[in-house]
Amino acid sequence: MPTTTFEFPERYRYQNGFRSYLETEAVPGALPIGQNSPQKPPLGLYAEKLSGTAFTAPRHENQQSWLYRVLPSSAHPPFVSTGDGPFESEKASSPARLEYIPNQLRWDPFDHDDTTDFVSGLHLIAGAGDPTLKQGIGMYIYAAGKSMDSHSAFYSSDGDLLIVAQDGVLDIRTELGWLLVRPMEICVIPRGVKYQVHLPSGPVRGYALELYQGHFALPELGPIGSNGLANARDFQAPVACFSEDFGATASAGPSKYTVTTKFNNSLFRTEQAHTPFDVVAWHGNYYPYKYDLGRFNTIGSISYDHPDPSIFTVLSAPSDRPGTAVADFVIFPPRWLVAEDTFRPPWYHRNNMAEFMGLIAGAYDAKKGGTGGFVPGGASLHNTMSGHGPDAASYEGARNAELRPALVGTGSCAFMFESCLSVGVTEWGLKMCKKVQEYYNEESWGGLQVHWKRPEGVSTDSHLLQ
Ligand SMILES: O=C(O)Cc1cc(O)ccc1O
Ligand SMILES: [Fe+2]
Repeated sequence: MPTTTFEFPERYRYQNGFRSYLETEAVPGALPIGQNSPQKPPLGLYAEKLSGTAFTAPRHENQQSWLYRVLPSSAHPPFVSTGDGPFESEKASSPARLEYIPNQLRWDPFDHDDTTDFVSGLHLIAGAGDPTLKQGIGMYIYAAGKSMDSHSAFYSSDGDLLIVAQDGVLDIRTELGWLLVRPMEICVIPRGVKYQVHLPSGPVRGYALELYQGHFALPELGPIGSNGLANARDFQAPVACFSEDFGATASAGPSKYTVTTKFNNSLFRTEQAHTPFDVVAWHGNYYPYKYDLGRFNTIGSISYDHPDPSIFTVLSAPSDRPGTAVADFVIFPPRWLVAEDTFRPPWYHRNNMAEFMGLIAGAYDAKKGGTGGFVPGGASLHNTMSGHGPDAASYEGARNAELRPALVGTGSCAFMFESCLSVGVTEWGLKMCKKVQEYYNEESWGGLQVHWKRPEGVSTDSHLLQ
């Protein structure tokens, strides 16, 4: 059976909306009308339900989609452990393999790698929790120089993957359609959705956050009102797009397609005769989506003081405690600073939450100095209660700056994965990547000046006299 791929010129058309109920047909009439699972679905397709939540999850949380495909996903031989997966030595579920340390960490830009594709180029750098308990997160760096094989597909059984493109373009074919993700764009591939990553512009590098529990949501807007930050209509979902290659029956024919899944941070593989990209139509609210960070409606202080960075939250994954995220995705895009009598960069602080940061482009206003500095493609981690803030050069600059309205961060964008969980670092993150900056603390804060001036008449031991 020759492979027939239906190339839809409109494959990069998108449907708009965050967690909206959407429907799309690559062939008119492929969706059943008025029901989900007719005795014989239209066009001889199989109906397959993809659940993103428990069947009985409350209506406002419930996420699922119905896929109408040539053959169901179940039609494949058993999975076999690959044993050689990039996660084998980096199991987030094995506490022994994550080192929990209070040290502030900063990494030089991670190396590009021409030999890997998106999956083999994914490195778990830090994490917390356990995917089998559906609790916690994994933080990744990816670097790839090759497109995934056109006869391969990958899905994560462990969680939803938020991908932050830093360098290079990802052209992602998912079961539900295509997403083109460029630097300054992000996408989310939900748990279970099969995909294949192509690199139309050459090597890529970026960051990713895997969410073992729940799903990303838009943050509450509270007194901001009904619009602002990331607006729901700017999230883009694919339109249906499929290939036709299925052997004579589900099992007959040579096994041409490889499907790999990450299950408990180990890789398992199966081979099947039919393409996994055979979904002709789908409807539901469980789907991959992309978002252009340039569309973020940034809000800040127009009077005084530096607000909490929660005002820059793009997406938030709630824990069971209200207002406490297992992961917030926060950005620091170009914006005007106008606050009067204010130290404008981030204050010095110690946070209950752990902060992993990356830089997509440009420079970050709290970090000017250091041998390597905080550079695009690099990262930092300030774990629970680890003190951090501007380096000495940034502090002196901002302390002495004339406070005119100022546009900061032109052409730049830093981001933060912020978690209520303390984060452990993998062996790859601490050693194998060889990017940890040895002198981060000293270079950032070693040169802080003492500005304290004891008022005249106050003796050094006056506190003892009171
Ligand atoms: O530490 C950081 O650089 C991130 C950050 C930025 C900010 O504006 C306020 C708090 C915060 O943690
Ligand atoms: Fe911070």
